[in-house]
Amino acid sequence: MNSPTELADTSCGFIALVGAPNAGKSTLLNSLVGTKVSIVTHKAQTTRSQVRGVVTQDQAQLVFIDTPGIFAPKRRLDRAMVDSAWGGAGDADIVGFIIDAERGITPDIDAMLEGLANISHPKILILNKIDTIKNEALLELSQTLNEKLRFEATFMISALKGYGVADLMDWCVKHIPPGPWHFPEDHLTDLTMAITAAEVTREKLFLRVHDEIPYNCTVETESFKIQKDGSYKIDQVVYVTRDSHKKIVLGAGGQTIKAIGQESRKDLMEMYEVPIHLFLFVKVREKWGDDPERYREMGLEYPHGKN
Ligand SMILES: Nc1nc2c(ncn2[C@@H]2O[C@H](COP(=O)(O)OP(=O)(O)OP(=O)(O)O)[C@@H](O)[C@H]2O)c(=O)[nH]1
Repeated sequence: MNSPTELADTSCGFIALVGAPNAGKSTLLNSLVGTKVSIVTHKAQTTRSQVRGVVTQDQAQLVFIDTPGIFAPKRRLDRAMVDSAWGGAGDADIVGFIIDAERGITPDIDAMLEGLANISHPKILILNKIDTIKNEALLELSQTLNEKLRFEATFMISALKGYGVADLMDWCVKHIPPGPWHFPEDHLTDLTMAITAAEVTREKLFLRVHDEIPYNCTVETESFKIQKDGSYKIDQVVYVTRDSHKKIVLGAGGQTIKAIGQESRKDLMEMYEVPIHLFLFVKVREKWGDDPERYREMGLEYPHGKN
């Protein structure tokens, strides 16, 4: 028989956050981790690959996976994002299905419920944005969804305001399997600093330029150097697909790209607490959406086959 010291006293579990675009997955991940690890915008499909946020509490380590919103894929990039989201759900110990309670049940939610039914891991229902709807509507929504699929538990939260997030965390702590931790205790995310920095700039780009342009853009960190004085020198490229988009991203006299750079730099300085020297370049690469290398940079598998 094992002596008490031989028994694993730590636990570790992966919890995938899946749901429709804009349901609030990234906001929830950041709220759970207590810092910004995943970018958030009001535009759908902001998160492109899996982002992991790690919370270590007493003996338990929770690894939350923010997945791209699941939607009907049209372009190659969309397909890669959907594959990544379902991959995240299939690999997890617990799957958290997040619903924008204000939007309620839409046809895409029904399609996702069908997909979730094929996943055997425990599933929990997370009704988000409760700050926007009335209690009766919330209870009705919870009942309808629980009749459609078996969930181990239902949480009613506001990721933005932090309501209910601690209860969700406590439940997860109690339901993850025993086992060694995957990450050091002070680890918050598995994104490298270079990728995180590119994501922060992409967030600012999404917020600054409107309509379809952001979806045709990607940001890559070309070089990330820690200088002798402790500051970081970061060179990034914004790839766009057309010359006309380049003009918009640059703005008159380079004003737009300058503002994007200033906002990104400010966030990065707050995150890393060191001076940041950020240099942004805009390049036209017509077919970046068909270039396997760009997908690797985003942490996505390149889906072969036609667009
Ligand atoms: N009112 C309200 N808004 C929220 C809440 N949670 C998230 N939002 C907003 O909803 C929008 C989408 O949030 P995200 O966290 O980016 O959503 P997501 O599910 O990660 O989106 P994708 O990256 O498209 O998959 C943002 O404008 C958030 O501020 C909430 O609890 N209440």
